[in-house]
Amino acid sequence: MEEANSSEISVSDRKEGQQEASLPLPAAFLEFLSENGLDPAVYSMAASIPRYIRLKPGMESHVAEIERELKCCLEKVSWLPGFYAIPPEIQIAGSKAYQQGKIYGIDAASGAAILALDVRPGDHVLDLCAAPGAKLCMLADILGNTGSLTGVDVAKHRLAACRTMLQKYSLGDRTRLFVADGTSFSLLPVDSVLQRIEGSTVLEDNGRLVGVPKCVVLCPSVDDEASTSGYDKLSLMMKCMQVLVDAECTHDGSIKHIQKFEFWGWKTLDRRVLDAERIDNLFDLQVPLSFLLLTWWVDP
Ligand SMILES: C[S@@+](CC[C@H](N)C(=O)[O-])C[C@H]1O[C@@H](n2cnc3c(N)ncnc32)[C@H](O)[C@@H]1O
Repeated sequence: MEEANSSEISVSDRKEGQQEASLPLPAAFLEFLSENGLDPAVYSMAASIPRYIRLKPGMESHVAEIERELKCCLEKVSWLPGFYAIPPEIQIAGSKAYQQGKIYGIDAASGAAILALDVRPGDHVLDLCAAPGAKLCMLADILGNTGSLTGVDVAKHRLAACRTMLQKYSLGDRTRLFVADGTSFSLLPVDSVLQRIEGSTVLEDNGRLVGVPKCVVLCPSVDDEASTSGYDKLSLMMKCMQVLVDAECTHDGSIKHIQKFEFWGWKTLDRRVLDAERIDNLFDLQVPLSFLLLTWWVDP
């Protein structure tokens, strides 16, 4: 039988496919998939999509022990250091390996984003939209005791979860967290602040500031300084300044996210994913953040 071109499948055909897939996708969503040439059958592939964990650096010798505890094989992801695929049904939250901070759950796609940033020890990294913090933890691990890491999120309660996560993985001391709007965040990296302070200021090995008044560390950058010592200037990219922006996305193309509506209730999908006002709001959120980045890249 000839394979049907997915963009030619009608909504009613898709409803048949959907019955096969046993997922009651709402009509509006099926229509959206149809308009974009997407096959609804992908949403019934939960059983074949692995989940991923990242091993905290230094825990490599514990792989066999973690496999015994989780009762599954950890399949190394060859292109993503420290990442392992596990079967999707495996729950890690109750395991000692998770509770003791040896592993954490993080999508391979998130790991790929960090890999693409090409962060090196000594870099000054700004993570805008940082909570709940999986990428922030990975960044902190890569930086170790070098450079600096600053996490920013507009949601206080989410940033609190971020703090807890950093502490769990013993990374809390080395990361500054700010509840702030990323579109107007302008604080300098810690090193830049220190360069401005004469006298006996000391930066401890673990990156904590000693002898520096809070008002100095938290002071906003002024124009002159920002052009020579921010995270954000093109010239300083060569001096290893990195910025990650991870604003909320629409989720309309995410298989795993859409599958969660099996539990949340398919009726809420309209409101949570397809609602036009929500999409507009996301657009309004993403544009200023992207614009801010663009300004940073092009400003000499
Ligand atoms: C997709 S989540 C980020 C996931 C995170 N990077 C991680 O790896 O765990 C998006 C985050 O953006 C935050 N956010 C939304 N608008 C923001 C803004 N204007 N400034 C800073 N953070 C914002 C939200 O509170 C939310 O925590």
